[in-house]
Amino acid sequence: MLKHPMRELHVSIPVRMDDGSTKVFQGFRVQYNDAKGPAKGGIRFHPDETIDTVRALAAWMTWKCSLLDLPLGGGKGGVICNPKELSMTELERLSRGYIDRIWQFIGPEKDVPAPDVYTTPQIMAWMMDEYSKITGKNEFGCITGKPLCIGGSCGRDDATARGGMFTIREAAKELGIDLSGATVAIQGYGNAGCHASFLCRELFGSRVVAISDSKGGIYNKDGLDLELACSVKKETCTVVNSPRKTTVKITNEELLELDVDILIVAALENVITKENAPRIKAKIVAELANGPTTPEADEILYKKGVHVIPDFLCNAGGVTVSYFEMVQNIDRYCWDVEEVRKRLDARMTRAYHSVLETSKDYNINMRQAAYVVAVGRVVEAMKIRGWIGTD
Ligand SMILES: NC(=O)C1=CN([C@@H]2O[C@H](COP(=O)(O)OP(=O)(O)OC[C@H]3O[C@@H](n4cnc5c(N)ncnc54)[C@H](O)[C@@H]3O)[C@@H](O)[C@H]2O)C=CC1
Ligand SMILES: O=C(O)CCC(=O)C(=O)O
Repeated sequence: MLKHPMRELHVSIPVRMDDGSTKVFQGFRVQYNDAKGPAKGGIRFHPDETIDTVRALAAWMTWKCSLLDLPLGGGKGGVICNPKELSMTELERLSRGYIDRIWQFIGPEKDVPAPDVYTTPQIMAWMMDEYSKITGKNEFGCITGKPLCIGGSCGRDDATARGGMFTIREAAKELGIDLSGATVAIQGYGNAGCHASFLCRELFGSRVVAISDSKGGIYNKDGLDLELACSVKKETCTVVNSPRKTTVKITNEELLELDVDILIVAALENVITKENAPRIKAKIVAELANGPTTPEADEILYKKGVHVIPDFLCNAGGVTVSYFEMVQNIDRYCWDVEEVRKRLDARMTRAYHSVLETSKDYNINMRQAAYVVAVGRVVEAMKIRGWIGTD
């Protein structure tokens, strides 16, 4: 049952382009397992999207929701496209077209999508609107990560990064690392990575010395001017164009191997491999991205004594606040941001310690321990529902 997705849908989405032509995009939605509740997970718009990636991401969502003890299963969606090459009107038609193809398959009680790589609150708004038009009623709860004015939750914007910060804080306590003045390198400067850079400074007083995006990275050993990097990224779509007076250019590969206390990986899969793992110098690797470390690299990091906070623990803040958004949508009530952050902290801290204790009890690494906790709960739900035998 756990080796394969429970259900998957492949769709073709015809989109009228601005020049009058029609282009057909391929999309997917995978519901990996919903024994513990409606499937939950983001939608990616990426030129290299594949069904295999979406399947893997849907499986990780299953373990993530279970590890955080959310009453949800795991799913994920994707569309093969390059949103950077689409106009806003084409992007809107594609977003609505995707929902036109999958709407029977999703819904507040079945499967609730959210943003992921290259999808935004605006895209969630179009998708929610399309679903509501088709079903004939305002269905705010059919999607999370929406803008605040249409049922989004306070604190969802930085939830993935903030949740990761709570796990870094607990890891630093465990390892006896003083985070004030600690050095940080961050790969990926989108929703997860950009918020993480500011939060490292704000919550811990740490020094972010390197950041990167798909075009490359920048480095300053004394700490980067984050406001400047952020505005350069907004204006030119990459941090690489930051003024050379205060920064040097580095590659994404070089960033991973910097001599820093904390390495935050917040871009895509398979970036820490058996080739570069022996050269990773960070004491803590915080996986805000999904699947950034290959299994071989994981083993190498464990043997080197690097404390890896595994993806489906470290980046679970996003789905946790998405769950809070679903709860608020059901009640038609809006919690303030302090309430959201307090509840997020409590859940992330509890999950971190359940993984840490399991890793000590069984003498296994943090990722294996996270699987022990998460898979166990899914199996328990499947047994109790009678999907599988109880022996
Ligand atoms: N947004 C969310 O709520 C959550 C996101 N994640 C994961 O976090 C990671 C990043 O997602 P978001 O920040 O939401 O996406 P995003 O679309 O906001 O940003 C992605 C960033 O990664 C950079 N990037 C893309 N390819 C790269 C490469 N080859 N090397 C270096 N940088 C590259 C992009 O330039 C961009 O800065 C993904 O693995 C995603 O699945 C995980 C949990 C929740
Ligand atoms: O907010 C959500 O529901 C899911 C976010 C997501 O796709 C992820 O955690 O990887």
